Parts: sequence; structure tokens; C-alpha cells
Amino acid sequence: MGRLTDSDPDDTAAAAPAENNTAEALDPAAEPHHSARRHLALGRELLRISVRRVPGLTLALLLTQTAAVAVVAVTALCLRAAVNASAQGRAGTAVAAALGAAVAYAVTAVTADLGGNIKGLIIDKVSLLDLSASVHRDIASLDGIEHLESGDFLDRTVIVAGSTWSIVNGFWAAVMAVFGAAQLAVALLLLGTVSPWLLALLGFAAAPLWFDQRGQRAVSRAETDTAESYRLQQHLFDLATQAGTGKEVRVAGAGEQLASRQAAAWDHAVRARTRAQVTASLWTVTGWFVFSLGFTAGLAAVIYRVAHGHGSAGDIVLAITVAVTLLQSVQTTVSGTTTATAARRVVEPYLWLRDYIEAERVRAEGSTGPAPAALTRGIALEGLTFRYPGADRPALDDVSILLPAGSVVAVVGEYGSGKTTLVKLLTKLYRPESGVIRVDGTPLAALDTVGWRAATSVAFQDFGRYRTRLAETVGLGDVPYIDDRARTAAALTAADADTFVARLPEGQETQLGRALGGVDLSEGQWQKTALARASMRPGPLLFVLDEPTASLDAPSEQEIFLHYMARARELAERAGAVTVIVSHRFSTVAGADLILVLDKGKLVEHGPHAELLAAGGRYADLYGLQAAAYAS
Ligand SMILES: Nc1ncnc2c1ncn2[C@@H]1O[C@H](COP(=O)(O)OP(=O)(O)OP(=O)(O)O)[C@@H](O)[C@H]1O
Repeated sequence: MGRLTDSDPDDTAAAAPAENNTAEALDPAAEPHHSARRHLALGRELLRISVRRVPGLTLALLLTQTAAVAVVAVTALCLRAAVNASAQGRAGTAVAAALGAAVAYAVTAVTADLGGNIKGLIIDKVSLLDLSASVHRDIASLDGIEHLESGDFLDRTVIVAGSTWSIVNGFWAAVMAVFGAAQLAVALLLLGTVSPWLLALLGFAAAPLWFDQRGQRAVSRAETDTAESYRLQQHLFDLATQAGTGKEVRVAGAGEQLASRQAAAWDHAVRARTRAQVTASLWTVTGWFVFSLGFTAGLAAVIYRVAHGHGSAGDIVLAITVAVTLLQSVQTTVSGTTTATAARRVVEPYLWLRDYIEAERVRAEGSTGPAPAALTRGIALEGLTFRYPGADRPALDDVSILLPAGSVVAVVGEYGSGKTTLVKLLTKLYRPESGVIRVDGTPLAALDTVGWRAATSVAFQDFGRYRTRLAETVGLGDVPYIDDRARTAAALTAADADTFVARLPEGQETQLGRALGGVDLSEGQWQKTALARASMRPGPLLFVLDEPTASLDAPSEQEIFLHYMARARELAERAGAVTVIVSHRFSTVAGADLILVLDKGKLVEHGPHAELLAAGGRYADLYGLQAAAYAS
């Protein structure tokens, strides 16, 4: 992502999403297990970021940890010397050695506390100021929206966005584990000076590590396996508790049903996760049991040897001191490794997201062509086919047609026939699976996405409800002019919103959204704000209205259509702009130059209204049905 650029090219290639939107490309099982090399590279990046962001703290942490390793040896050697010197009656040496041990103990206590605090500070700063910000920025900068409609992407985003702290924590835990291992090595070396047999404790020290990792893998697996249930219960909870859906749920009396389904999904997720936690705890206990057995046997061996004249009393003290340190070192190494391993739950999706974003960037690299200043030929669809991830049939199937420059094109068809999908492809929110869109002969894919979008205005069917001040809600349609009140006022007029704006307490400056201390709008009023937003750009080459009046009453609908037809003609005159109007209501689109009739993704008829009526085909049937329904 953004500033983290050291990706492993092999891994990137392996993880890059497939070129098309196939189900396989989004199969969670297909997620790569990133190589150790990749994890190391990420570690180096995090170290670099820490050094850059908090150099003093990073240095202090590394120094305290190095000191912690050194004091293990100093403490044990001083204590052995003190005991042996006292036994031999060398009081001066004994006192000096005891003092050395005391100082070393004090340093141990200070470094333990200080290390933890410094680590916490570094993690907070790096995760909040760098990682979180770069994750949000990179996700927001993706061109299309397929990632926003992909469960796989969303799952990973949810995991990563809330847990960048774990990534940095995991890295520093790994560093602590390395220092713990160094401490362990020093401790074993000292034990070796008492008896080489004590080196066997290394094997026993590895047991807790190994068993702990097994447990962590079980926990990790359970979380992945239950991610869907977890998402489902969250969705059901939202359905019942959010104002929009909550109304329906209450009127329908579906609350109980939703609550029991939510409980079942929650129960399934929690049960599986708890089972895995219990298994992990059992593995941990087993590991420590094995270590304790080895430790007790080793200590018994030292005491036996000293009792039989091999070694001094100081050796026993050294063995006990070091063995205690050994326990601490193992604990540091185990907990560091466990935390670092647990962080893989976030690191793996994080690397997956980086690969995804990188692949998207590479794919967008060819899109650099400028949008034309005006259209002369129009927008040609050639064999356009598109299938949503996981869908068994295409949403658009081999659609070929020219949307002539300067024309008003209506797209009609029944629910789910592919109308909105066509809009998404025209606005580069999705890439076609096959076929091509040409803008005056240039493939749309070759045009710079930002440039093309700047030449486009769209009012989407599922429009956004931005709870800002009304003027900003509208002004967001053309960000450079967000504070241009004359322009936002004109856009509101175009959307037939003047009457309701006049009734708002502070007109254009009214804050929207009751939760933010503002006012709530009706569906129709929200739709008018979306229409106004789409009217902000003065001269788009492509102007799209997707069901622009679905929430409006008949007089508003009529008013708005008349206005936008006039605007379409004006835009056509000025720059050969194409206006696309998606509508269920056939009567409203009769004035279009070209009508496209979609049926299950196929373009089944096209032509002007009169021609299609005369042909007596699908359009004529549907038109007749609607006319009869409105007449009755
Ligand atoms: N994000 C999505 N993921 C998967 N399938 C989708 C998605 N959006 C739409 N579809 C499916 O693609 C097909 C075409 O949908 P589209 O929204 O383009 O139809 P439409 O003609 O605009 O419908 P409506 O009139 O209801 O708005 C439908 O079968 C729909 O279920």
C-alpha cells in the first residue's frame, strides 16, 4: 500500500486477482500463504517506518532489550562468584560480586518495565499515523467498485482496518522473541558451563513454543471458518436495529425471526471459536508440562553432581538463577512468537489487500489517455459481456450498439435486466468480461479513469445520502466548486428542489441528518439532492440518469424529465454529449432518440419509440401493458 512498497514480486504475481471477475478470483481458499521472505520484507518496512517516525523510542527499545540479554549473564556469574567467594572466605570479592548482582537485578527490573512501555508507544504511533492512514487512503483510491461488492475484499478490509495495531504489534513481538531467544542462548551457555547435560533443556524449552503454535493455528482456522456466520449475524443485527430496515421489520413482525437467526449465527461462530480456544489452551498446558518435567530433571542432576563433588555451591545457585531466567526467556520467546503468529490473522489479509491494490494499479497503468473534449461519433458498445463474481449468468450478454454523439438514449427493461450494470460499465466502475466500449473510437479502458469520470455526471439509482450541509451534499458532485453557492443553487433548481430548499431552516446551509443535529429529508427529497449533485458539472460528455425519479411524485417527475431533456439537448449541442436515461416508466422515455430494450442482459430491441411500437415486439408489449395499467 501507499508508502509500503517493498513487495515480493513472486508473491504479488501469485496473489494478483485474475483479470476477469470469476468466482475463483475471489475464492477465500485461493488466498496465498505468503512466504517467510514476504513477512521478513514487511518486518523491514515496519522497522524503517518506526525509525523514521519515532527514532528515539526505537533506539531506546533496542538498547533496553540488548541490556536485558546482557544482564542475564552478569546476574548469574556475579551470584556464582559471590557464593563461591563467601565459601572460600574472600569477603571483599563476595561483596563486590553481590553488588554486581544487585545492580544487574535493578537493570533487569527497569528494562522489563521500560521495554513494555516504549513498545506500546511505538506501536500506537506507527499503526495510527502510518498504517491505518495508508490502508484507508489506498482502499479509497481504487478506481472501480467491484472490491466494495466483493465479500472477500470486505472481509479482509474489516479485519485489517480495525487491527493495523496488531500488524505493528506482531512485528515488535517478533523482535522481542528474537531478544528472548538470545537470552535463552545465553542462559543455556551458562548452564553448559555447569554441565553439558543441561543443554538438553533446550529441547524441553522448545516444547511450549511448538505446542502454542499448534493452538494458535486452530484458533486462526476457526476464525476463518466462522467469518461468514459472524458477518451474517452482524448483518441481521443491523437489519433489526437500523432505522431504515427497522421500520419494515417491526411492521412485518419479523423481529423475533431475525433475532433467532442472528442468535443462531452468533452461536455457531462463538461455539467454533470457543472450541478452538479450549483446544489451544490444552496445547499450551501440554507444552509447559513437558518443559517443567525437563527443568526439574535438569536441576536434580546438578544437585546430584554437586553432592558427589562435581562443582561448587555457586554452581547450584547459578543453575537455579539461570533456570529461572530460562523460564522467563522461554516465556518471552513463546509469547513474542505467539503474538507474532497471531498477527498473521491480520498480516495475511493485509498482504492480500496490498497485492490486490498493487494489481489494480498495474492494471490501471495503461489507462492514461485523456478524455476527448467533445464527442463526434459517440460511444460504441462492442460485444459487451459482464458477469458479477460468482454469478452463473452474465448481467450483460454480448451487447453491441452505438450510442451516437449528441443523442438521448433510454435504457428500458424489466427488473434485473442489466440496465444499471450497463451504467456501471460506462462509468468504469467495472471492467467488461469481454467486449469493449469505445469513446469516439478509443477504448474506454485506455482512458484515464479520473479524466473520464470528470467528463461524466451520474445520478445513481441507489444514490448516496450525505449527511453534510445541503450545499455540500450537492457540491460534492463537482468538488472544485463545492463552495460555489451560485452553482449549487442552479443544480438544486435543475433538480426541481427549490420548493423544499425554501422550507429548510437555513436553506442551502441546512445541516442534513437528525443524528448530526440537522434535519431529515424524505426519500423524494434525498433523490432530488442526488439529482442536483449530478447536475453540478456544467458540460459532461456522458450524462446518466439511472431511475432518476423513482422516489418522486408525478408532477415532479414530469418537471424533471422536461428539464433534463432540455439539458440533454443543450449538452448535445455544446459537446456532442450522450445522455443515458434508465427508466422503468416507458412513457417518460418516449422522447429519446434511441431506446435500448434489455432482457436478461441481452439487447433484444433498439430504435426510436415510434419504430419500436410499429415493430410490435417486446417494447410494444411492455409499453402497451404499462399504458393500460396507468389508464385503468
Ligand atoms: N453487485 C452485484 N453482485 C452480483 N449480482 C448482481 C449485482 N448487481 C446486480 N446483480 C445482478 O445482475 C443482474 C442485472 O442487475 P442490474 O442491477 O443491472 O439490473 P437492472 O436492470 O438495473 O435492475 P433494476 O431495474 O432492478 O434496477 C441481476 O440479475 C442482478 O441480480
